[in-house]
Amino acid sequence: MARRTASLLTHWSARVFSVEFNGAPDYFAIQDKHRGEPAPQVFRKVQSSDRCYSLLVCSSDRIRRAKFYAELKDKLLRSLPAECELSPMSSFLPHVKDSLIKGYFLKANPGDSLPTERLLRDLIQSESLLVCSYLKCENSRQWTQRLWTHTGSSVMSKEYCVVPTDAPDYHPSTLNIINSDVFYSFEEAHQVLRKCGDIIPEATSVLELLPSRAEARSKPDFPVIVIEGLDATGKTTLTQSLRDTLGAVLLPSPPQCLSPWRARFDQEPPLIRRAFYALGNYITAEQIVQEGMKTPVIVDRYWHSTASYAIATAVSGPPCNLPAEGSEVYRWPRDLLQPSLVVLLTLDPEERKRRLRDRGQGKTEEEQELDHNQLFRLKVEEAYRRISGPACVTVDAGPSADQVLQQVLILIRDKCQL
Ligand SMILES: Nc1ncnc2c1ncn2[C@@H]1O[C@H](COP(=O)(O)OP(=O)(O)O)[C@@H](O)[C@H]1O
Ligand SMILES: Nc1ccn([C@H]2C[C@H](O)[C@@H](COP(=O)(O)OP(=O)(O)O)O2)c(=O)n1
Repeated sequence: MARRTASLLTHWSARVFSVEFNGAPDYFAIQDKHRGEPAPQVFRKVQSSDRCYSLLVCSSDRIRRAKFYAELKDKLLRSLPAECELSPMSSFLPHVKDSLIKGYFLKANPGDSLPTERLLRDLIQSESLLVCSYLKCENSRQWTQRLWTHTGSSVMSKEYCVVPTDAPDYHPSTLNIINSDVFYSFEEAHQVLRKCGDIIPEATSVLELLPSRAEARSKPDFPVIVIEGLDATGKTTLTQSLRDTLGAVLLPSPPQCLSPWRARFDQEPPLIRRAFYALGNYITAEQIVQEGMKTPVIVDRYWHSTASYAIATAVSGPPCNLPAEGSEVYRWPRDLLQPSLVVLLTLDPEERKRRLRDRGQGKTEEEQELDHNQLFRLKVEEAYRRISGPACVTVDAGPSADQVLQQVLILIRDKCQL
């Protein structure tokens, strides 16, 4: 049995389970005996004749786990009877970092339970998957949880009662951010790409482009100014004007040399995709040191973008689910060159949409989601504001391009003595 599955089962009754319907989570726990508690909310919403199942992805290899979790949804949507309902689910130990295990909760009509169970028996052959079924007890409103064995043909003798439990102090999706979504050193991100070289050949090409050591040997003599903000807030316009006005060098991020691989890594699950972007910053840092010995350097996106987009994607629901201000999640990587100033451009959402429309370019899926998903946009902006070491200085990008430029030039003169 895989190491992670074994450790999950050791702590089985200490675990909390969370099922999300329309972004709102409902929490339940399991216990040996029925003590008269009502059924958790999630089960009160289903018909007593319906069959419910949970599928938790628990391989001990995090690359395989990330890939399998991403593939599982497609597989389920393709193969399940159309009436089956699929909701995101997770299980975690409250307050225990890295204890989050993700999966799906299925609800099937009684008529669909045969094909559903046939599919689950096939899937359970993968040692990465833990399957439970939920049944309503006869003559009571109580539901029980049964864990399937790996053969899928029988169930483990132990049967648990499911009971409601309080929402945890910290949203469960925050438990696994460190080193799964955000990487705080070159080595951590590098390790992910090294390990996926056999399944993603492009990872090897990316590794060849990386600097041999992360720690910048020297600090640039000239100021380094990073411009951050959501798409269409005016970063390109401002960074080009700053370059021309200050006689600076402009560096895009991710760096140009990663362009051939970007679309490939954008298709990958967050673990791999975010490691790719994290490593891009170390290439940019090396370029900053080289150029910053000769002239001021302007950088279009850098660490704030990497961390904020990753955190906002990892944390489901509204911005209040984000890790609290001051959390270690918002710290700067210890080995990444720090800029002299980070400016965050903010824009009224309607004006931002207008600029996006006027520009009329194709957008990445993530940027389209920003458009449709206001919560995601709010989370990205809030995460930007919470990152420290250096923190960003917010500038309203609503006025004319020249006014924004003048305001940022004043900031640069104040903070960087330029
Ligand atoms: N201050 C501004 N006022 C009005 N329009 C602007 C301003 N800055 C940029 N724009 C326009 O908004 C659009 C998005 O700007 P851009 O610099 O490409 O943003 P980003 O690089 O952040 O995606 C472009 O069409 C640009 O000409
Ligand atoms: N240093 C960087 C730069 C971009 N990213 C990621 C964050 C988002 O997923 C995308 C946004 O980049 P995109 O090219 O769409 O942004 P612009 O159009 O340049 O505003 O890239 C990053 O993680 N780290």
